[in-house]
Amino acid sequence: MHEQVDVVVVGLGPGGEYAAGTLAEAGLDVVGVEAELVGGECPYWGCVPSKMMIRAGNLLAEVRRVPALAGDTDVTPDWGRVAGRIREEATDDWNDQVAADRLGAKGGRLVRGRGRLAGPRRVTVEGRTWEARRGVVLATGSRPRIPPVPGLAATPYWTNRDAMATKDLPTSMLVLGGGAIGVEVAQVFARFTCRVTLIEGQDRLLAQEEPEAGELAAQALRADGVTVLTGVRARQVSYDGAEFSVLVEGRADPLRAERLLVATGRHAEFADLGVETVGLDPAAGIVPTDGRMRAAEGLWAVGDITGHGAFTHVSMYQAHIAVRDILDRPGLDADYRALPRVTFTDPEVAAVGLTERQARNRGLRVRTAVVPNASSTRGWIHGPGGEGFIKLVEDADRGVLVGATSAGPAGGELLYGLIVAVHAEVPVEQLRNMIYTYPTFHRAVEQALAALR
Ligand SMILES: Cc1cc2nc3c(=O)[nH]c(=O)nc-3n(C[C@H](O)[C@H](O)[C@H](O)COP(=O)(O)OP(=O)(O)OC[C@H]3O[C@@H](n4cnc5c(N)ncnc54)[C@H](O)[C@@H]3O)c2cc1C
Ligand SMILES: NC(=O)c1ccc[n+]([C@@H]2O[C@H](COP(=O)([O-])OP(=O)(O)OC[C@H]3O[C@@H](n4cnc5c(N)ncnc54)[C@H](O)[C@@H]3O)[C@@H](O)[C@H]2O)c1
Repeated sequence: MHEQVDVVVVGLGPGGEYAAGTLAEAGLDVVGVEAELVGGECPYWGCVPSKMMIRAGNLLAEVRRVPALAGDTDVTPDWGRVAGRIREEATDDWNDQVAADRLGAKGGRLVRGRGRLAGPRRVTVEGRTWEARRGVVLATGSRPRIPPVPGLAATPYWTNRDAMATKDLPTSMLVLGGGAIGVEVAQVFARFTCRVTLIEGQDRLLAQEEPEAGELAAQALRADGVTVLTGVRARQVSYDGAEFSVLVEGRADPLRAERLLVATGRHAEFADLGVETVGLDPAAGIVPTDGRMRAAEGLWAVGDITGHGAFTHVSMYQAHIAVRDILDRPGLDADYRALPRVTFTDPEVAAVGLTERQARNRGLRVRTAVVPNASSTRGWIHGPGGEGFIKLVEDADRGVLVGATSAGPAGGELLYGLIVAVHAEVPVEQLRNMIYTYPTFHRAVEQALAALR
């Protein structure tokens, strides 16, 4: 006999946990299936512990700026405080009881194990089968993509999970990949005195963002003592029990370090998810969805698995839309034109919408402007640590911004106004006629609007 419920949610990361809890609160009979920890990657091995590290690293960097502006300091970095806070305040030592209880309190039922689709509206977990009257929400997230570099698989390389959980800061570390994870972790570890070398295959860091953003991130990392190698790919990896050796293109001598962090992207895992049983292609790499997050009859998908950006805010946004659709409530379709993202380096690199290149590739008549933070009074006053810029991308025919980058000490917070501008298609003429508070970092936006060419 199969057990009947209203909804089965497979995977309880940020999107799945939100969907399961909200649907249960709405009175539906909900089963949430989770193979590891309720909450997923973000609270235990992703956003939250990494941002705790970054907060600590930024404090050290600010203290190191004191002599230039305010006096003398004497600080001894202690990784133990960071590791302790991650254990006690962030992850509860990687125990999800609080999150499990939270789902229970909302009326949802937690089933621990690996879920598999077994046809429309049907999920099996280790021999038990549930029939979902309304349907299934697939929210199984992503895992690290490990590149096929010869020798790598046989070594005890680190992924984000090891880096987030380490109690001991290595004395030296190689980082493979200069995307969000690579640059954030490289900077923090370097600020805690680890000797870091970062190896990026493309010709710049944060390659999906504006070239100016990659350049700024590289300058910031180098200022923190990180050796940044771009346009370089690893050819061979080995480990001798104490040290990793990585042979890279264009260098005869291998790079050596105590640890190797692999941060070369993430991908969804389809090996045993049963998506073919509902007519989806497991080789597609993502689950395609419509504007209401529907993927097939009686199936919704949310989060990293949909390929719309591996961010917690995307997963929760999509989960909100899927929940509304499941509950038959009206609302707008998913809209990714103003997709925001922030890489939490210091300076923060924040962006929304299209880059200049993406806008040009779409055939738009583009006007752009780049204004350094230091050209605003606040940026100049800030001094050390105030590096950054505002870049705007305008669709000149429509007179609206289609993309923007805000890089600087509060780049992620400053992005908010630019998200509104791109999302609501506020005419550039209107933006030029707003009053910009003096002296704030966001006054550089006013200058950039005036400089659009
Ligand atoms: C180091 C790091 C830092 C990050 N920092 C940020 C940040 O600052 N801001 C941001 O927005 N994003 C950040 N991210 C990305 C963010 O963590 C992810 O985008 C987000 O967690 C994805 O949510 P999700 O709902 O798709 O699922 P996930 O969080 O990936 O969770 C999926 C869950 O499904 C479970 N699961 C998988 N398969 C099955 C199955 N068959 N049956 C049952 N359960 C299953 C998994 O165990 C997991 O718990 C970061 C990621 C990393 C790695
Ligand atoms: N602040 C945030 O929001 C945040 C922080 C961390 C992670 N994330 C999310 O997690 C995802 C995964 O992060 P990530 O940094 O692993 O991936 P990423 O896709 O952002 O970057 C991976 C980088 O590795 C490089 N690379 C790939 N193979 C390589 C090789 N063999 N040698 C050298 N370089 C190689 C790629 O060129 C790319 O620049 C991100 O895309 C992001 O969506 C978000």
